[in-house]
Amino acid sequence: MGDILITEALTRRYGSLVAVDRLDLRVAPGERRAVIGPNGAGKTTLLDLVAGAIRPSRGRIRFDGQDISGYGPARRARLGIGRIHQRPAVWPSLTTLDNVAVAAARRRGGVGRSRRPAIELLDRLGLAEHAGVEAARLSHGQRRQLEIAMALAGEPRLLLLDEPAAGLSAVEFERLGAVLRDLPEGMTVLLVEHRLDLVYAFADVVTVLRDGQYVATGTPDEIRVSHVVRQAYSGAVA
Ligand SMILES: Nc1ncnc2c1ncn2[C@@H]1O[C@H](COP(=O)(O)OP(=O)(O)OP(=O)(O)O)[C@@H](O)[C@H]1O
Repeated sequence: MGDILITEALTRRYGSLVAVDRLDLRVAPGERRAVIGPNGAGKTTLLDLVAGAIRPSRGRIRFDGQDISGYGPARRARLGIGRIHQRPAVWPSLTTLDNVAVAAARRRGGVGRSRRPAIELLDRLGLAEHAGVEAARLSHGQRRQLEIAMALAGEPRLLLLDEPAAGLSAVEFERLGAVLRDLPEGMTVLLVEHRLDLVYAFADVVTVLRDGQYVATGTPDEIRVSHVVRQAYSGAVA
């Protein structure tokens, strides 16, 4: 089977700053790929490019054999690209349950379906007891869990996770680990995360970026001991 996500010389500039610089990535279907690197490495910009939130300055993105470089975010979502943001994006005036139900309905193209899948998702994310609470009243960690539930309700083929562990309590962090472990096998995941314990436990393959540039790709064991990666983090220039 071909790679589900391919970036070719993917580049995004902000004025003279090159946030993502000629990046070639290939991600296999069902792969759990983490992208790590120091602050400003271009990780969020990469996810924004794949989700269609921003356009590349140069280069291409292929998803499941299609060149999606010119597609907007809604069209990419319909193709099966789901995401969670660095700052959780939920509808604050809807209840927790309605947030998930609406996300599921968007994917299926209609409301009025059974709410059971939404309730099951909330249960998995530890939010069942907050189902009737307005999302605005949830804690930061709970909103983050809710956004994950919303993304999963869309049954994405490619799930983009931007720092899902940021701001979670220890209990929420444990639960997140379990949720990630239990994701459907066929779901491809691109995880940006600073918590390297989570990255190494979760990822099949880890890619390291620095200053927008590709540094290395390898298994967690390879990356953990890599000299090049240590240099990238320490700020030393190879
Ligand atoms: N809208 C923007 N306008 C100008 N510069 C931007 C913009 N978005 C990102 N950048 C710059 O692009 C570079 C990459 O940013 P990005 O947020 O992708 O890094 P990151 O690896 O996700 O960092 P962090 O780990 O801190 O979240 C940074 O130097 C950042 O300041």
